[in-house]
Amino acid sequence: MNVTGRAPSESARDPAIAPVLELDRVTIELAGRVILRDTSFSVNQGEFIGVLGPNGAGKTTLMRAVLGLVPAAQGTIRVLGEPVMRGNASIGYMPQTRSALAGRRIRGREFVAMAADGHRWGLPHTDAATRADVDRVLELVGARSLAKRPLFELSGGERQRLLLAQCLLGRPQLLLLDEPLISLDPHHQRSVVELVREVQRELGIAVLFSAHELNPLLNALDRVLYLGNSVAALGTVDEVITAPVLTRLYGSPIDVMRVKGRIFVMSGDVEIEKHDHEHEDEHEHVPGREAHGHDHGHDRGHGAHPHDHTHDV
Ligand SMILES: Nc1ncnc2c1ncn2[C@@H]1O[C@H](COP(=O)(O)OP(=O)(O)OP(=O)(O)O)[C@@H](O)[C@H]1O
Repeated sequence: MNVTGRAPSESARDPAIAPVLELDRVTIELAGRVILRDTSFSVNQGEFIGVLGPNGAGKTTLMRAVLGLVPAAQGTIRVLGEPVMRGNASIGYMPQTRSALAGRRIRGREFVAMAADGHRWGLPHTDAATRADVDRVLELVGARSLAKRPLFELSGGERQRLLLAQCLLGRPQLLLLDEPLISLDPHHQRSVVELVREVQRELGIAVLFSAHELNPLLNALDRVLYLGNSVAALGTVDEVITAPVLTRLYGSPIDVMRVKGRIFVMSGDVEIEKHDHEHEDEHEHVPGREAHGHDHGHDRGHGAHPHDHTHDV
């Protein structure tokens, strides 16, 4: 297991074999608070990493740091061997999504194309290469049949497909998916996880997929990155989801129970992952109300392209 403070392996800087993501003794602070302290780990190309941790542990902040939007106070973050920079085309980003999208009349294809550069710069027509890329990503996520339909007609799971399509534009090597399962019922959660896993394997890319619950990800993930208490633990489920590791990350006694292939993280009698999740779901599935959900002020209204994220700081 790779945990805070340990240096990552001395990997070659050749981008073809460099880890897709490498944190080397990184400390991240926001408003004087340490979110991550002296943390080192690396993620290999082609890995599916489930990013977990209590509310406020820093899952979003870590993604924003990898995007170059939050500077590391100390240490170095590298993507494919290069220090982070804004607008890195090798990263696809899906911000925490809220169903503000649910009321939009824009059609699926235009919505995906919006995240491509031509649209972003207000150009009237996308070029042939961009149109081909939009077709490619729609095909990849099985959304060709959604292309002509307005977003308001689509289910949450279908909109999630289009969001995934957006972040596959430009052939990124690393996807940062920030809580794609929020607002979805268990059936749609499963299909989103399966879709991401399929696409990730087909393209051989790495994925950081944050979630409040481990169980929906269990069959898909290669390793877990668990954040808490300014500390990170990266390893297999068996290495990380243990009472000692999680007690350290939560800063209070934690038990781990395994029942029929599911894992429950408990603080006394309370299942804490579920508990964390509750506030997220309070408005779910109520048309027109989703936009009021917990959203940290991320801008959900536009594409999820790496060049196109806005976040109130
Ligand atoms: N711009 C900011 N300025 C100051 N503090 C911030 C800012 N953005 C986030 N924070 C704080 O940093 C901490 C980490 O937030 P972050 O959103 O990264 O956590 P998270 O693990 O993604 O949480 P959640 O599971 O609730 O989405 C939280 O305590 C949050 O309140």
